Amino acid sequence: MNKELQDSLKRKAAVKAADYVENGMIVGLGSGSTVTMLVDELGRRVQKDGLQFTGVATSISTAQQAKSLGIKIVDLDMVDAIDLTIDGADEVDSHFNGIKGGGGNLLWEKIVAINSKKIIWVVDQSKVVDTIGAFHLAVDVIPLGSQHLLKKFDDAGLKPVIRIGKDDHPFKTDSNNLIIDLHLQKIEEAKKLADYLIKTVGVVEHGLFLNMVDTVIVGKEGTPQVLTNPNHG
Ligand SMILES: O=C[C@H](O)[C@H](O)[C@H](O)COP(=O)(O)O
Repeated sequence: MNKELQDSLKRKAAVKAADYVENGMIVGLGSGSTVTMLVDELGRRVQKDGLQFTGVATSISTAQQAKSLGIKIVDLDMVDAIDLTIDGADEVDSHFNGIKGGGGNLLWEKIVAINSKKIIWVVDQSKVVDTIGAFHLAVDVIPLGSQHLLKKFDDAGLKPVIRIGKDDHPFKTDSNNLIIDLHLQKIEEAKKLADYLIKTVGVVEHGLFLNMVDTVIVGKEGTPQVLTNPNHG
């Protein structure tokens, strides 16, 4: 899929998702290019339609964008709970298991997600897959000992690579951590991998979001498709 088409499908999903935001809500705002389109749309609705909600951002860049558009942003610890979080994803399968972290924001995204009553993902159709793993799996790690962690993952056959930023230096997250990307191609036993990663000392969080999402809005030609997770009430 070319980038122009993909962006138009992302935008369709993002605009549809904006309909779920109601006056008075506390809304988790994810990160990434699709969420940037969502925040643009929400900013437009705040300014033109008088939509009123309070946002909790999952990255510094989302917070900056939202504030610049007149959206009120507060810290997660200033709210009791988040009514709805809308976020992007890199891949999602039919069991509603997904990979996030292509932009390196998975830690804040997961913290916001677990404090949300409802989670919606906005994706274009190319991200709906049979088996997750073709997209690299981001692992957020603390810098201390990261070379040892890299070797440990390599020995375990996880094909790890330290993520490099645009400045040709190791990419730093908003929490000043590093990202190790695992190039696995296919993840057949996602739960087992998630358990292994989270128990590994030095790992802060990983980009496997297993059965966390309630609704996936898929941008495709025509009307976006709304997929509802049957395992969530
Ligand atoms: O760290 C980044 C996030 O998990 C994004 O939500 C994810 O990578 C999807 O990003 P995009 O909408 O740019 O494809």
